[in-house]
Amino acid sequence: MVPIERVGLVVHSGKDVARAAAAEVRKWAAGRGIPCVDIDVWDDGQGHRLNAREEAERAGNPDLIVTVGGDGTFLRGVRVAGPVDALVLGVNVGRVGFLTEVNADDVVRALDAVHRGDIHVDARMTLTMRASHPLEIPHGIEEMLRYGRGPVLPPPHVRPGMKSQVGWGVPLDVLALNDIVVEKLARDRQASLAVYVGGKLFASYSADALIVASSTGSTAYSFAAGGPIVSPHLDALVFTPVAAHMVFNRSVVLDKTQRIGLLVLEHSGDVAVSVDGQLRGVLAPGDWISVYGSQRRSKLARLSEPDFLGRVRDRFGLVDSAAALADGQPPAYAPNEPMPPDLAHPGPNGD
Ligand SMILES: NC(=O)c1ccc[n+]([C@@H]2O[C@H](COP(=O)([O-])OP(=O)(O)OC[C@H]3O[C@@H](n4cnc5c(N)ncnc54)[C@H](O)[C@@H]3O)[C@@H](O)[C@H]2O)c1
Ligand SMILES: Nc1ncnc2c1ncn2[C@@H]1O[C@H](COP(=O)(O)OP(=O)(O)OP(=O)(O)O)[C@@H](O)[C@H]1O
Repeated sequence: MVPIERVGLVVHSGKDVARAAAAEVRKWAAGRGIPCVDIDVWDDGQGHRLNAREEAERAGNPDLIVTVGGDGTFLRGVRVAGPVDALVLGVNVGRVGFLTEVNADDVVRALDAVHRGDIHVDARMTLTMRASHPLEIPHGIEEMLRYGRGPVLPPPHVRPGMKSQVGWGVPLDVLALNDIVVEKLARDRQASLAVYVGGKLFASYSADALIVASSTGSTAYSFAAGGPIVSPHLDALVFTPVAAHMVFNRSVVLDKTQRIGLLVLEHSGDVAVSVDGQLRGVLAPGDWISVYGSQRRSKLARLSEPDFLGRVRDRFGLVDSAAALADGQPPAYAPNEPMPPDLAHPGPNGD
């Protein structure tokens, strides 16, 4: 791995502790003659937000994005890193920090490790989408949906160099690490959608929302809606309905090659489309999107081999069964010998 040549910094500037950790990052970069550019994804100084490609270009196409904040800040960094294939290091000063890697007091050690190339690159599958037409956000809607957050992102551009193909949909410049969600816009108008897998009708839903998550996103909104926890070693699409008004309300886990089409039915209310929690468009009856596994991966910098289920246990405060604990603390399971050949698989072995 080559040393870092340019750092882009995405900071949750509403937090003192984040500003202090960001100052450490700038100092570290200055000490090594590495340009470090702040990326304020909330504002371009002219009152509107840029798309990810423009933001990356404005920052001089960094090869490392450091985020200082929580998971929301991390997702904002991942979005900017996507078009330039940059590595993303998440410094956690957030509430959960499921996706982030290091704490603020460890930032210098982490940057040194990244610069030396002494890290694991956790290459996560991402999602992208096509749509029946370029997405739009009708005037006035964004105010209603802002919930006190920064300004709304512009609708996604059509992917550069690609034709708008009507049958397969318009290819949109979207990268989602967690999820693409369609949800009802008005409290009293459910979202009614037909769901297609690989072009074939699977079922029609009337629900508050439908989530298409990656395995990374399986622990986010999909999890809150009752979906399964899926190992990020798997390249999967997880379809989870939210409050579906029907008997069948389970999640469906699909392979990355199985695209999921969502068509808004005639009597549905309008629905919002969010990408990693950010509103990116509004669909009306007759409109459709299709969500599929992207060929692009997000590159997450890890200081040690990721321990996904350990993280689930810690961050979700998993509590053991009281009855089981009455038998005492279970022993650690860590054989000293190398793995026997009949248990090993080619390539990296999962935890
Ligand atoms: N009911 C819900 O849980 C709900 C509702 C809307 C959106 N979301 C999620 O929020 C994500 C955006 O995150 P945000 O921080 O900007 O919004 P947010 O602040 O509303 O985050 C929701 C929570 O999800 C956590 N989170 C985010 N990604 C995660 C992941 N991959 N695994 C485990 N936890 C994760 C965050 O730390 C936060 O606690 C969306 O991608 C969506 O999945 C969750
Ligand atoms: N750079 C910023 N400047 C000002 N306010 C911000 C910034 N980033 C986030 N906020 C505000 O902080 C709140 C929490 O944002 P968000 O959920 O994205 O943070 P986060 O990085 O996930 O951290 P946390 O885990 O604490 O939520 C939101 O109301 C958002 O508007």
